[in-house]
Amino acid sequence: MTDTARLAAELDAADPLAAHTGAFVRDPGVVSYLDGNSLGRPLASLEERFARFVGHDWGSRLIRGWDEGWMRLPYELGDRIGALVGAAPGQTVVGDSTTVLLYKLIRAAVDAPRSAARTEIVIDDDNFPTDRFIVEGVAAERGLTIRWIEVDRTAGATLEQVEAAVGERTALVVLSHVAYRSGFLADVAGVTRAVHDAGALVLWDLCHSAGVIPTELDAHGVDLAVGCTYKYLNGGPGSPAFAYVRRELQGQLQQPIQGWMGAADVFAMAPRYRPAPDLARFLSGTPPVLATVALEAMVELVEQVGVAAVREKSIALTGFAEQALAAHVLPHGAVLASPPAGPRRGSHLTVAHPSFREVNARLWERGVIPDFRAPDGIRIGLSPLSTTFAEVELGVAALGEELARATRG
Ligand SMILES: Cc1ncc(COP(=O)(O)O)c(C=O)c1O
Ligand SMILES: Nc1c(O)cccc1C(=O)C[C@H](N)C(=O)O
Repeated sequence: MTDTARLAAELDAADPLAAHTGAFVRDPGVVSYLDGNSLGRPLASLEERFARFVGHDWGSRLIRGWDEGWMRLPYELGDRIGALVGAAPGQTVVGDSTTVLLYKLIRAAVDAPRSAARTEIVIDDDNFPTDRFIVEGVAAERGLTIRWIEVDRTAGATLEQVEAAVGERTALVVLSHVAYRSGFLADVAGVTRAVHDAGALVLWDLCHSAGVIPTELDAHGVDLAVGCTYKYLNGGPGSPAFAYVRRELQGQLQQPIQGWMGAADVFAMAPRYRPAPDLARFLSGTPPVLATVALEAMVELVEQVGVAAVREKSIALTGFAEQALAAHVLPHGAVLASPPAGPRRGSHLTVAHPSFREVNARLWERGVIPDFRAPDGIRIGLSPLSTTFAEVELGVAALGEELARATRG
């Protein structure tokens, strides 16, 4: 047994959250799942939940379900997710995809009366593609300029870079809380303050932090946020995203997809659109009720465990993964492309080597599942409620073997 294998066994034995790893579907063909930061595993209890949904909620209640709860679902589930990211009720809503919510909120922010004399959107050049593409599209639609922050791809936008980029022309700053590539964890408090000092609005993308990193949206005065629910909130492929709009801003912002679900009185069937006075105006169409079944089950689990405890295990997992990488992978020429342990590190690590596209394909054939991000990165995603230390050891050791094979030629 290697030193890191022994350590993994000790860490699993001492892990206070270890019992929860058994609550997820564990296919014997999957030796090591290291991609929970892209698609979380399903809870094993879902079979029963889906059966209940089909047989009772949908099958028996039928159209009555809307009055009996489905109409309130985007707000009630939104409040529960809001509580996980530090938002008081009435500011978080579930629906649409992250991409669509980004469009709605970015358009709303730059169109706001307070942004009238402001002509720039600030975003970093290594933000997730959909965030950059939506900013490009809105800037083109509205005749705005994009100020790109050029970031180190092993980190993310620093406070100093944001301070240097914002000014009286800035309407909105769009940043990720945790960078999808490097796992860099942004300074939400400092950056939000700097953006506000410049008189601008800030939108945080919480896709890679929701459910795993304690976040204080209200306490930091964040204006807008979006996040997806299929990563650390295990909502399943394509589960709906959530949007946060600070209460004081809700009446001042108008989003561009004016559907009936965002109208002041949904069933008035009014001749003209009049937006709801509150958070409801950020909805557009029918809530994706079926797509929230798995999400609700996971939100229950995260509420029960608490995000602080999840974060504690996340720190332990990333720390252990770094040791395992140092033992098995870095000696073969790969380099760590993530921040060091500490306050700037999220819940995944990226390691880089030119051979990694092929190495990743070999790993998938062996049932070891991290993911590859061009041009040369393998991401090791650590999802604290479902990932064991032993699984990390197995996966990282396999990565080392495949890298050794690839570099031997
Ligand atoms: C930071 C970030 N933003 C946005 C998205 C994607 O959003 P969507 O669910 O609309 O595909 C992802 C992942 O897919 C992401 O990692
Ligand atoms: N959302 C995804 C999808 O629909 C297909 C494949 C991957 C994804 C992802 O979530 C990618 C992920 N956000 C990333 O950080 O790369």
